[in-house]
Amino acid sequence: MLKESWSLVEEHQDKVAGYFYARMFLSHPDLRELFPVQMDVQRTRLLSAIVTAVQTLEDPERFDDYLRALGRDHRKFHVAPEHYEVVGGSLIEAMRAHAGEQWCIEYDQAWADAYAMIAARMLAGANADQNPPYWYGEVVQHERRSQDIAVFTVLPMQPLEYRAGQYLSLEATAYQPRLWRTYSPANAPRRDNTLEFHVRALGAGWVSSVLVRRLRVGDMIKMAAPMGSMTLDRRSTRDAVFVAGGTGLAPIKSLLEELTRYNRTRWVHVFFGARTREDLYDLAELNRLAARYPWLSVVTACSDDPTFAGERGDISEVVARYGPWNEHDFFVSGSGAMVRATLRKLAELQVPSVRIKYDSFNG
Ligand SMILES: NC(=O)C1=CN([C@@H]2O[C@H](COP(=O)(O)OP(=O)(O)OC[C@H]3O[C@@H](n4cnc5c(N)ncnc54)[C@H](O)[C@@H]3O)[C@@H](O)[C@H]2O)C=CC1
Repeated sequence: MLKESWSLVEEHQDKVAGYFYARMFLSHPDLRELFPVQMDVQRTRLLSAIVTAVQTLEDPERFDDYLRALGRDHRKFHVAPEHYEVVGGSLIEAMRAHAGEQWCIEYDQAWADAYAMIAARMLAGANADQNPPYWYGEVVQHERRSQDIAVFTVLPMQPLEYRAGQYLSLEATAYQPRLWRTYSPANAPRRDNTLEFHVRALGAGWVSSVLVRRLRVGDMIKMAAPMGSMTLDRRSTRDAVFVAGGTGLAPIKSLLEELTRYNRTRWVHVFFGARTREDLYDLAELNRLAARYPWLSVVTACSDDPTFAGERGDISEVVARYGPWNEHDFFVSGSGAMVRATLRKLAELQVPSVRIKYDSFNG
């Protein structure tokens, strides 16, 4: 029913989104302050996130951990319990207003029930959270590694606990308040609590562009609750393969750093792909690790650099040239397209999906 009813309005998504926000801000003007000044990118984001969640999380039980973490993460928006209801109500009204005569009362009920289940789990996660809604951190180092890529280090004002391989969202508070984007720390938790981030600027006006081009040492940023399940299972004795595309290397570096602290027995292969040589922004560091740890090997590839001396082609293809891989644990990180291509390739190679971990952001 959820899918059937959504198909009635899908074509007019933009209008539904417009109506949804107008409805929400009219009935609760105070909610406007929780959203970014510029609503253009935001406009379809919240709506499509909720719709995807409601439609794909058919079994919210199964997504309990994820939804709880999402609820914790939403504390950064200053979302209060009563806001959940307003959002759910506005969403259903917006759909009903654009669906035409085929909309029926059963659809209302199906959306209300599914949304209520998700909201309840998010709220439970938020309520159980003892941490602050977000952490302030000071930028203590900022280095441009290429035209578009920066590596910077942040010192949180209070300790921020996370696991290697997880991600969290950042707000460049002084430049773009209330705009949050997710990045993975590129280091395992450290004693001095600092976190390193790898960011590629996508285009003017984007958070990534501010983080690369404007952020300076001494700036304060905000960070929210860590999320994601691409973490190491210390009990696994299998050799591991890490596949990274571009700055998707960040969580892979973090996992590698964790392994350097205890691994003696597992062979670890890193496949690091980028478009051009210049985009292999962290190669020196990877090579340093490979020289120091005999269990580690690194293969690099460029997809758009015909004179590159290493492997050439998409990183998903390059992985397949090596192997066999059917006894390995896999960790895949990069753009949505790169992750999807790699998962397809691994399925062809008959790597069981339970041995593959990934968290893909759209990018
Ligand atoms: N910065 C971070 O903390 C993290 C970033 N990510 C994601 O990683 C991505 C990194 O982007 P960029 O640095 O711009 O890397 P990029 O898009 O330039 O990626 C280059 C690599 O990905 C491969 N690739 C790209 N499209 C592909 C496709 N359709 N099929 C197969 N392989 C493909 C290329 O062959 C190359 O090896 C972003 O989408 C980002 O959201 C993921 C996790 C953490």
